[in-house]
Amino acid sequence: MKIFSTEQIREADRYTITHEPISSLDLMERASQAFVRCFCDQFVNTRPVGIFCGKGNNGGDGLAIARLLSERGYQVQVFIVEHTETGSADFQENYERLKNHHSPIHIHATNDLPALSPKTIIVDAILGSGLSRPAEGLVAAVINSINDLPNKIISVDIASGLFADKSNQDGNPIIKPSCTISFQFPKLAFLLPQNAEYTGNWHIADIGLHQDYIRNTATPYYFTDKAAAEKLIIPRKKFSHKGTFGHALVIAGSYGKMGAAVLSAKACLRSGVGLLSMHIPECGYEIMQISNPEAMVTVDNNARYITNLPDLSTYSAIGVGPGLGKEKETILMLEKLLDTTQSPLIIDADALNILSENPHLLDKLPANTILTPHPKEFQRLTGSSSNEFERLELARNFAGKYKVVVCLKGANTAVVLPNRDVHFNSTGNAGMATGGTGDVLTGIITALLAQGYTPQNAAILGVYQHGLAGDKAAQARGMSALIASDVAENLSW
Ligand SMILES: NC(=O)C1=CN([C@@H]2O[C@H](COP(=O)(O)OP(=O)(O)OC[C@H]3O[C@@H](n4cnc5c(N)ncnc54)[C@H](O)[C@@H]3O)[C@@H](O)[C@H]2O)[C@@H](O)CC1
Ligand SMILES: [K+]
Repeated sequence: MKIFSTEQIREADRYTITHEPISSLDLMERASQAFVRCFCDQFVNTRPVGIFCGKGNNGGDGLAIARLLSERGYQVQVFIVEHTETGSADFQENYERLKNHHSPIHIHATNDLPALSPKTIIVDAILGSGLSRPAEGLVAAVINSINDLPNKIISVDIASGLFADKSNQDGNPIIKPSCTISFQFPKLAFLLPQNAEYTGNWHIADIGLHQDYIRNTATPYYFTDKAAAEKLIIPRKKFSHKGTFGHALVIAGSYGKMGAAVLSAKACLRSGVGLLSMHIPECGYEIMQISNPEAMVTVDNNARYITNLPDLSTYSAIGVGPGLGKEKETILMLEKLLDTTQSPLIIDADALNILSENPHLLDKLPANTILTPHPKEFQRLTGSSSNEFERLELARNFAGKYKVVVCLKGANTAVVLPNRDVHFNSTGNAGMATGGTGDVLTGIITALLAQGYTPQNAAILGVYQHGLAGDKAAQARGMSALIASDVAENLSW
């Protein structure tokens, strides 16, 4: 699914109005109907609803929603936040339509705010994507008062006060909804963890914006939902043999960190690879053979950490990093790997830390190499950033400069491609913030590379399936009980 900027969404509205054609007012009605369908799926009509409207089109939606919910038997109260003299044309029209059945309360100061029963569901339609400056004055006061209430809040399109495409400053007044019902597309802001409390669970309501505009308009931002991920899967053909699915090599482990290698191996084997060889230090030989009998093992000369490479000529993909440590000889091994490999490559964990401590190695990264840093590893690679929009830009510049794929791990992991496009992931949960899940991801992506997936698709699909397995594991055990082995065990293709 594409993610558009506020300006592009405005353009999509205009295009739909002209080419469907449909009046702006009818489009607002359709959007409000879509919101109401989603709302009614979640809340029965015995709950009172308080709708706070601004005077732009977001407020216009709020007025239409008030009318539609009333028609469905909800007890609705409407509050109009008087932040400006005149409302937008569609606001005014919906005000006229509502006025015969309702007497909205006009809020000129916080004193005008009524007491609401805690059962009342608040619908936030004060400001939408037309936000042009941080909320201040009356709007800020109303937002802060609403946030102080214990009531459930549902935002229309986007939380009032939240910028869709850029970072808010600390202390900006922004509604904290438990849920956002957003029109047609997710907003970029929803995908960045810094905005979690200003987004809540979000749902997309399809309002039928014109498909030609959606198809033909370029954006660097995408959301990998189920449909997008499933399209990437290459079906296994009936007459295949293990040679069809490649031979992966994972270089991992050191004394005390063999678990990382074990987890990568398990995930790689569970992701469809034909053959897997693990290159590990001697101390891990029995651990690996016993824990993953399906894997072959090549043992390094060194007992405790990896110092050299096996013959690389037979492998269709290579993963390096989990549990590797940063010994001097290990650094030389990584340099040799970068100098000689002809196979698609994924670099993780300690191998990333080696890169940040030896930046001359960055210029040796083969094109399309996949890097999977978590935020701290990424910061060590590129330096710090003051917010997540800035960090995303750093990742885009890094991926573009070195022609690599960067998987910036976290909630909604961002897969940044060499052309600077970003694919945000839709799966995964907070239970996965536990040691070893990154090693599992490395195993999955190595397996996909070995099977011939392009690095872009291997990264996007690998990240998706990793999150999906984590979601299945969390469903079975709950998030707190989840460990990395559960993610590997819950992979299913
Ligand atoms: N035809 C359309 O354009 C559609 C628009 N829709 C709704 O329209 C919304 C966008 O509407 P608008 O563009 O009218 O914008 P908003 O309703 O977000 O904002 C209204 C006005 O508030 C002013 N404003 C901006 N920042 C402010 C601040 N910090 N404090 C006080 N006032 C501020 C702006 O001048 C703007 O004109 C969307 O979020 C969505 O809810 C939907 O009805 C779908 C169709
Ligand atoms: K809103």
